[in-house]
Amino acid sequence: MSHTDPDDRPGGPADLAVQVVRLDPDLPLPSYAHPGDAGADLLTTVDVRLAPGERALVPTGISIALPSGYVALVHPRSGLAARHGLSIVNAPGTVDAGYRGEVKVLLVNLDTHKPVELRRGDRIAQLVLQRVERAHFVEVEALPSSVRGSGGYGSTGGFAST
Ligand SMILES: O=c1ccn([C@H]2C[C@H](O)[C@@H](COP(=O)(O)OP(=O)(O)OP(=O)(O)O)O2)c(=O)[nH]1
Ligand SMILES: [Mg+2]
Repeated sequence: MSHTDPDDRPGGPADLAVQVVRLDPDLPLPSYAHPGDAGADLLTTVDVRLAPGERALVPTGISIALPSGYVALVHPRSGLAARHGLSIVNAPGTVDAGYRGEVKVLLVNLDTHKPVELRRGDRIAQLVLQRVERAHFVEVEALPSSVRGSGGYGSTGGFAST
């Protein structure tokens, strides 16, 4: 496989160094499936069986220290969502830069009929790192006007037929 961007390789200059502790040393670190992927796959350290509609807080076996000014978002994997109805209740989950506990995933089985069976080591979610701004909230009496104004919740229309 050839990569056109030399920066786009694991551990390359495009990657941000993030300290990780493996709480479960028998499982590998999170990793990107391909160069250029935004999400690093997270694994479950335990076997999980979710009945239809059931949810579970699932350990990933890692804790991380993000640089300040970053957040890690826990996103669902689309393949598991499409094939099994597996999603994340609080998607995307927010891992704060100051959090030092174990990263966990609040999985939910949205299928109406079939249970979802996960085995230790399965890739259950993906971690997307982003820079974040923090607000300095400035209270005012009235907001500046805008073209959208307070229109929302379908104010521009819905499907073509509605
Ligand atoms: O999917 C998630 C969401 C959160 N967390 C951890 C990291 C995060 O920094 C912490 C708190 O998350 P959040 O702020 O979303 O939860 P909260 O209900 O507001 O809890 P807290 O009062 O501790 O902030 O829990 C995870 O490991 N996975
Ligand atoms: Mg919170």
